Amino acid sequence: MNTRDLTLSIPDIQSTPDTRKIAIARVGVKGVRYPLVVKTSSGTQATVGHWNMYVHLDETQKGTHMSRFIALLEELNQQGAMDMPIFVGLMEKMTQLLDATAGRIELTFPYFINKTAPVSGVQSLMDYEVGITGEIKNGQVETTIKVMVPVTSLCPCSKKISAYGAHNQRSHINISALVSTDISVDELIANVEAQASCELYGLLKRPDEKYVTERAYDNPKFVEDLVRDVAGVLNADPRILAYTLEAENFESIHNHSAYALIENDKRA
Ligand SMILES: Nc1nc2c(ncn2[C@@H]2O[C@H](COP(=O)(O)OP(=O)(O)OP(=O)(O)O)[C@@H](O)[C@H]2O)c(=O)[nH]1
Repeated sequence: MNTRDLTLSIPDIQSTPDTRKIAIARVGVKGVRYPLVVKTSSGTQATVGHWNMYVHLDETQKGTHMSRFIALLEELNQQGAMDMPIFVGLMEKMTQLLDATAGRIELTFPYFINKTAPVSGVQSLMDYEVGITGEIKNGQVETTIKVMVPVTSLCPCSKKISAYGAHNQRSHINISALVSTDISVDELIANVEAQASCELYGLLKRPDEKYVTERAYDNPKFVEDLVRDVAGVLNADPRILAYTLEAENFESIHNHSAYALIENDKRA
């Protein structure tokens, strides 16, 4: 007996009508981890995707077809490396396969960039958290790219008032950018790092450690400076239609963070 014969002999409760006349905004699967290969500027990268996949459910239908979301991920996995056009295609396939007028996919994954230490030139990988969120309605897709970039920030006030030294810390810069076209994640991350007191590296030798310490000292930034300087770059990029930008400095002199947010919808 094949799979089709097997399922035909079992009642399909999901497909039965619902009489409550209440549509569901989003229904689907949440927190699915699935192997993922993404296209990068230099080739491909194997990672693990964390997926939330939802569709709108019409008021007349009792249940959605949960198994089909996972079938889509399996198909994607067989297809090879994913890029933005393939992600957009996945959104379209999802709404077709689930017979829905609208849907949403939230994907996040760890992403690694090969970095070169500033003085010694040693190579190492740095990990970032990257995400793509897609919204589809009546065949129109909107995509948002998300990155979390860890950097160093050094306090300008501390530098000014202290006879020596200045407090500095790791900061997280989060960007969620609605884009009109594909943007390289590597480019977005590099643009953020260029605005920090100093960028981070997986591996540093002593000459590199001296360099990053002095680089941060020569380039102090408040949390306000971080978001304003990154916002300047995002404002100037016509591929970015709207964004939310946050910086959180895990202060080394407090047991709390300094935080700042800028939102800009250029379409408004
Ligand atoms: N809709 C729905 N399905 C659920 C839920 N919880 C678990 N499931 C399971 O989802 C599976 C069925 O998915 P379907 O896609 O409808 O499976 P199917 O009917 O064999 O496949 P199709 O013929 O493609 O629709 C079953 O194992 C359900 O029990 C829920 O809350 N809602």
